[in-house]
Amino acid sequence: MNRISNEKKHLILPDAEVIYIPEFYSFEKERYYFKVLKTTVKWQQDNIKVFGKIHKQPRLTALYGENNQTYSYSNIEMKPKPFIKVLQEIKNDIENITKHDFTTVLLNLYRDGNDSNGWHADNEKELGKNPVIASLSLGEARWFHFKHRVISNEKYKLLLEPGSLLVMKGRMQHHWLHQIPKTKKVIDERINLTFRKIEIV
Ligand SMILES: O=C(O)CCC(=O)C(=O)O
Ligand SMILES: [Fe+2]
Repeated sequence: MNRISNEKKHLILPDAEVIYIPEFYSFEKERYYFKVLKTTVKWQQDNIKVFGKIHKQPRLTALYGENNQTYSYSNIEMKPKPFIKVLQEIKNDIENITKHDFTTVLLNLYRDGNDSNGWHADNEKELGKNPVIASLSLGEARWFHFKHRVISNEKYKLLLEPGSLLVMKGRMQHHWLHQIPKTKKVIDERINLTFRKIEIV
């Protein structure tokens, strides 16, 4: 597992802002958090409905939050578990660097290249108007694709490296879609944490 770049990227895009910090966590911290989260998080695999058919979601997930507010997406309603120490620690580090507060973290475990996250926007109403979403990557590097909903030549790929932090802000969730595509390469597991602010409705 190599660190591929140490280049911070700040993309000012039409209707969005994306910040990528490759070495948010050192190699040692990244390895430590990966191991702790892999074993202590209560991973679950939900069913999702795609074009009327029930499928297993192609990854494992978990939701932890500071309030009881449920979070619904793709016909799944998730009820948060109370924050655990390790997640609180990571949340504090991310709040310090982004200068934003988060209430909730959605975790994804991509077991191999067959696990994925299809095109979507994090535009659920619980997230408020222009949500700031901070996304930490641990384990295997995976490609993150994002494309504008209407401007067809506005499409980008970023390799999300272990220990990196990606921040999505501005009007991004209204105007852009993102995905983690499958890959045929034989790859290791990846854990992703997306910190969000879920308002009590
Ligand atoms: O795994 C990732 O980097 C993206 C996760 C994501 O988009 C989501 O959980 O909404
Ligand atoms: Fe997302």
